[in-house]
Amino acid sequence: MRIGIIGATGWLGSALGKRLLELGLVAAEDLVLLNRSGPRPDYHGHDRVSWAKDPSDLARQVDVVVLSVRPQDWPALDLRAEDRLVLSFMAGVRGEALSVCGGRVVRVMPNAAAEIGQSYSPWWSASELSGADRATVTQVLSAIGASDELDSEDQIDLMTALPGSGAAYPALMAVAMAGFLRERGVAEQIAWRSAEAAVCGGAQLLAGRIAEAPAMVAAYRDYRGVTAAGLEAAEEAGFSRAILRALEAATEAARKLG
Ligand SMILES: NC(=O)C1=CN([C@@H]2O[C@H](COP(=O)(O)OP(=O)(O)OC[C@H]3O[C@@H](n4cnc5c(N)ncnc54)[C@H](O)[C@@H]3O)[C@@H](O)[C@H]2O)C=CC1
Ligand SMILES: O=C(O)[C@@H]1CCC=N1
Repeated sequence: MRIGIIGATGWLGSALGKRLLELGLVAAEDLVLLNRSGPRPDYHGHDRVSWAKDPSDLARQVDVVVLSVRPQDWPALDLRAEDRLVLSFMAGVRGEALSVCGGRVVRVMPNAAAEIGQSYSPWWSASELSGADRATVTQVLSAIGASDELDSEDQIDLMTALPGSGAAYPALMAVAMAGFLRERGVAEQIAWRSAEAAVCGGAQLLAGRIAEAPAMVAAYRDYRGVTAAGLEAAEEAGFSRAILRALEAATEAARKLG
């Protein structure tokens, strides 16, 4: 299978290219790239990848086109990809708009954990796909983590808010937590290590059993210790409401892009 990435040196395009090569899901000779700044002598340690002249030149050379440019760059992108499977990572750009490229279009919503192979990348097919196409989508996305097919395009806007936001909200929480300790005289490094223990260590404790999160919250509440006091104050201050509001605003922003 030959794969092409448009936006190959951007945040997500680069992560996908790196992981495809690292895992051997594509040989360097079968990877065709396009960016705005032009060919590079080295792409994640490989010099035998190909660089296309333009989007349609890329599409001509591959079976699967991954579109990883910003939504605002889509209108000027002249992509003709008849008979190709086209995976768009773009937030907001609808399947109907994408279909002008002539390919079999799939909208995918990965996240920044792609670079460590931990993206969850739900996708929705805007075109009729064969079983082989579906297997190809799953195989390509396996380079950056796990994936699931969605029932409707509307859900892509929800997925753009979550999980598309990736590390954004955990990072926001870490900043607030470390700030709390720093402002109270705790050394910088200790403050960050403490935030990491809560955000990353806590997340690892829940990994693979996230549906047990309500039980975890209940366990701390029922303990009736200091964390219970903290949880109560957080809810009084609107913690869960703030998260819901953030996800609503992000979903709305994704809808408005379309
Ligand atoms: N960064 C993230 O966490 C997520 C991003 N996305 C979506 O993925 C897409 C890519 O996002 P990022 O990688 O973050 O953006 P980015 O800005 O890091 O990368 C986009 C790349 O596309 C290149 N580009 C723009 N126009 C081009 C053209 N005509 N030909 C070739 N290259 C071109 C840019 O130079 C840039 O390097 C966006 O549409 C975004 O909505 C989706 C989920 C998460
Ligand atoms: O913030 C953004 O627009 C990109 C798309 C979804 C997540 N990150």
